[in-house]
Amino acid sequence: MKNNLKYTRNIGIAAHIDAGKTTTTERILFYTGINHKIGEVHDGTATMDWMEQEQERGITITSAATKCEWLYNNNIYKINIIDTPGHVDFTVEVERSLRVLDGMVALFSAVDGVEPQSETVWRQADKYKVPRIGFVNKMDRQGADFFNVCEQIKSNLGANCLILQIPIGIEDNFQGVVDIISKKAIIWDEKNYGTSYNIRTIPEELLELTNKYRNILIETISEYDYDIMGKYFSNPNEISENDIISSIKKSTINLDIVPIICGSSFKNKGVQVMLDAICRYLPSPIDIKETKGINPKTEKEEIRKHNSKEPFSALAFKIATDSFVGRLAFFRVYSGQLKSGTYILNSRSGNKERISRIYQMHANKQNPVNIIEAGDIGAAVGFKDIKTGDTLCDENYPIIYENISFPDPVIGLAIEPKYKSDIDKMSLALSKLSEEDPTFIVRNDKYTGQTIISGMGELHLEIILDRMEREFKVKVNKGNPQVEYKEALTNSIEHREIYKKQTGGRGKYADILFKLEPGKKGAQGLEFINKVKGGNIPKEYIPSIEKAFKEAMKNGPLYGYEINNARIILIDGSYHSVDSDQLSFELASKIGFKNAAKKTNPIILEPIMKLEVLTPPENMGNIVGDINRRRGIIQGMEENRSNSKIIKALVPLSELFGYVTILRTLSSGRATSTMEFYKYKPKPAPYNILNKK
Ligand SMILES: Nc1nc2c(ncn2[C@@H]2O[C@H](COP(=O)(O)OP(=O)(O)OP(=O)(O)O)[C@@H](O)[C@H]2O)c(=O)[nH]1
Repeated sequence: MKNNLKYTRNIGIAAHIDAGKTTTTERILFYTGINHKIGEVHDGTATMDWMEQEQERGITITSAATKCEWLYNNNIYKINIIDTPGHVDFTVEVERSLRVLDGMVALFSAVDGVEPQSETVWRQADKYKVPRIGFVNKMDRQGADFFNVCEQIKSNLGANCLILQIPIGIEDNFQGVVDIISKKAIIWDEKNYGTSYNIRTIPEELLELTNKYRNILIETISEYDYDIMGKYFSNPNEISENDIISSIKKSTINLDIVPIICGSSFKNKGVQVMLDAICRYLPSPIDIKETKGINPKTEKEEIRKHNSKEPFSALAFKIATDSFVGRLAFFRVYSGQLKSGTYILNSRSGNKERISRIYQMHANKQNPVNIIEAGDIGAAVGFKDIKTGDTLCDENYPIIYENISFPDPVIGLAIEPKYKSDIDKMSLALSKLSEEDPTFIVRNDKYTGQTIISGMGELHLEIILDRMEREFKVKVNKGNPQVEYKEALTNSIEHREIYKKQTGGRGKYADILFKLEPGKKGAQGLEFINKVKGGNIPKEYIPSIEKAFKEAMKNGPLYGYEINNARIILIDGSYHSVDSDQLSFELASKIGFKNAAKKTNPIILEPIMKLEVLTPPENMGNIVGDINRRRGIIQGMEENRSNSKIIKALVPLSELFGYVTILRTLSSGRATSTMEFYKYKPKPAPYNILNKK
């Protein structure tokens, strides 16, 4: 399979929950001939929502990858699509996908506009510099308003929107769009699932509006394109359709503008034009020419050009357990090619791994292929040790790409198997599930000895327990949800730890002097600085010392919660030529850390959530009062177009368990809420004494 990378697109579809991502993806699969019939979310027949839980709940939980082909401008484009979940509890799926994608379609509901999670995915796309186009969906629904959503995208997301279409008709009467560039009307046939559409002249009543927006369009793109600007001032008629299209593509890739189109996926209108827009405006892997990484041997920056002739390099962005093929690692190839049966290097572990089989993915089905090349997304089996975020590469040309950063889990649950005999089955299930999902963590509580599972929210953990029962056949008893606190150091301390043990023969000896202090503001984990001089601690023991400190940080001095950040300067030490070994230094570091941390005036940090409540005005007083009682801080109150109030607040997670039910009572079922993790903050007195020890 030879790739023409110019005609490849790796894109994601992301949005707030229920904006219509899965519905849109199903249309894409239908129009591109992958599926011969349309699967619907509400019937539980959507191809991309293949998990049982997804079909039952009508939501996307895991991101699914698929590939399709689209004929645009006489060329066949190969489009790899990742459909991602909208619910905040599964935000990890969006994060890892955006890390490897070249472009994104941001979907908005024409009725609800910019919603909290649309904002979150937008910021994630900003972080990874992913060019995007906007698709305003649900134009057929009552209350749909395309231009209002465009305004919100501008004001709430700060995007430079470039409106490319004008809707023809609205709500029940939505028929199609005016294409502002070609100045033609596109009207979809109601029959045959909208497979055909007609190109017509612009309806008389939309001519003026079309001209207005065409002028805005040319003015906007000329700001970023001197050729267009030159023509705009000398002879605007000279600006061709192709000039406009290639100028929009350039500015989209440079993140200067975001082209916006609209449609109704459910009513089969607009999706083909969206596919055209993906081919037209979103980048191919070679439009973004190269990726930077670090050579682990030289520790110098290197680049890999995005073509098949360069040494192989790829990033594993998702690990999944498949009941038929076993552990499946999804990866994006940045350079070179990978043949099945060959060896690659995992630059994190330093291990060579044989790739036994490679697949192209279509939801949960795998199509075996022999080779996969630069620019492509695939999955492979055969890995012995692989983690999300690992770089895979040619062993002669090692490279490490930037890892994917994941948020810390904020909510925990104590569990135990219902039947004692299921202990082994439970730990196997937990280890497989946590391997798949970097935001799902399993630990043992220091005081109670219980197994605590933690994740991003109540729904996240509920789905995990459901999967344990269905896929791994383990039933568990669970406790109440609990907050995953963190601990923080507030003072610095210099500490000497001497670890000495004298048994009959060879003893143990290690002596370390270090300074322990709080990490820099906003930092995560350990910053370790080695200032030991003259070999007072042999060089080969230093990595073990650092590793032991990192390990010790998982167990804070107050209640055994993880310490959020710390800085350790290893100042000095001594060793004994016979008794000292790696283990002695590891133990000295662990014990030393524990003893020192106690003296740094540690405090408890608690997760604070961003809460957004949408309520009829008459319930607002009650809801705000209740938020205040929950130690919440109101950030703002707005009104939306249907006169509902939007209350934004920051509230500690510990005060929000079961909030959906409370809100239902406060508003007689009329208010809705969304929440997502904001940040960890010190837990104030008197709440900072936990009933644990
Ligand atoms: N009227 C109308 N309904 C739509 C449209 N697109 C999607 N829907 C409906 O909106 C609901 C949500 O659609 P989904 O496709 O599941 O939304 P999603 O964004 O994938 O949702 P999550 O995966 O859970 O984040 C379903 O009932 C769809 O049938 C549309 O264009 N018009």
